[in-house]
Amino acid sequence: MSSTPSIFIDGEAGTTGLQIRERLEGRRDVRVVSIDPDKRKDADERKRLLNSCDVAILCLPDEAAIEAVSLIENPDVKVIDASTAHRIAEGWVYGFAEMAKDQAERIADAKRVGNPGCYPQGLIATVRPLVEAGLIPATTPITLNAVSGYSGGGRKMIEDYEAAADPSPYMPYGLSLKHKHLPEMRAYAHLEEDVLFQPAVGAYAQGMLTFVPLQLWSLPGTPTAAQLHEVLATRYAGETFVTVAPFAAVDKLAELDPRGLNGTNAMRLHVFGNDAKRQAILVAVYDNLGKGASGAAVQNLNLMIGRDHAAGLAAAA
Ligand SMILES: NC(=O)C1=CN([C@@H]2O[C@H](COP(=O)(O)OP(=O)(O)OC[C@H]3O[C@@H](n4cnc5c(N)ncnc54)[C@H](OP(=O)(O)O)[C@@H]3O)[C@@H](O)[C@H]2O)C=CC1
Ligand SMILES: CC(=O)N[C@@H](CCC(=O)OP(=O)(O)O)C(=O)O
Repeated sequence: MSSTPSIFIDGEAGTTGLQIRERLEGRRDVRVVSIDPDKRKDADERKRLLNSCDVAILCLPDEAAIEAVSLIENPDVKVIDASTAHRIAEGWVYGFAEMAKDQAERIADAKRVGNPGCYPQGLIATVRPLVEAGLIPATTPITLNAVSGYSGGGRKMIEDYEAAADPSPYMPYGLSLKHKHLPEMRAYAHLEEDVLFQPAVGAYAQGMLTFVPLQLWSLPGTPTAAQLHEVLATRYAGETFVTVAPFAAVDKLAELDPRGLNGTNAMRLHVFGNDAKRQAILVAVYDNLGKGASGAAVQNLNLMIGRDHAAGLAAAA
């Protein structure tokens, strides 16, 4: 790899691609190679660029991402795929650097990285450490409720929302309970069964909240909310991007605005609970286009080209 690696963003004109481009602007340690806009869906031109860059970042629908990978013949090209296509695929490393203590190293050594889905990161960040610590058995039925800004649906959804005179302020979806993020949630949160996942789109552009409610009385040993918090705070101590808010017994919190970390690569976790009722809620706040997509892709790129993982990324609002 050259000292100034060349980066080709296939799908650069889309929502995720544009945001990656923005984050790389002004960086002198990488060179972004762009496709002629008239040829952005021309397979021959894409193949040429995919095989001549150091790192290809795929910001495409799943089928186009699978096609892009099949066009790559140069064994030296590294790939980050922002689509759902390769997140649990053999030979691919999951691009959530804080997921495990050695994950950043695994990403740095990988040729193929599956960038995580936006929703799964909140679930994995909160549940996985608790499963690993033995506070949540892998067999626990887990529910995830979440809200995303409409940019999560890509160019088409952005256009639809921005054209609508009076869009629904809160639009639940995924009601057939087979969202495409279920496999990666189950695999990387170490759960034995699929999460019951109920997402919603809000009538705002960007930002995300995820909620995992827990009936603590149903868990072995009945852990307290404070114990869950302690595990998460210890697990993420020292991390640049994933932080854990102090444990607070509050009824509502202004910080729980889904847009609160927009423009950053940060994710903030909260634990709320009621000891008398033996219940808790795990919450994650982050930017669906930041840590949820483009920020994570740039963090992974940094690792794969041997830079500091935080280069060009904002840690907090
Ligand atoms: N938005 C988000 O919050 C997140 C998105 N992702 C994933 O990232 C990927 C990109 O999503 P997003 O940026 O939102 O989507 P967009 O629809 O905004 O962008 C996709 C881009 O890919 C282009 N494209 C489609 N087919 C081809 C092709 N065959 N060859 C070249 N270019 C093509 C599209 O062009 P055109 O519009 O003309 O069809 C568009 O510019 C998806 O897999 C998505 O699931 C991941 C995490 C979060
Ligand atoms: C609001 C909205 O529609 N969000 C998208 C997920 C966005 C995302 O994370 O995308 P990928 O997993 O495809 O990469 C959805 O629910 O399908």
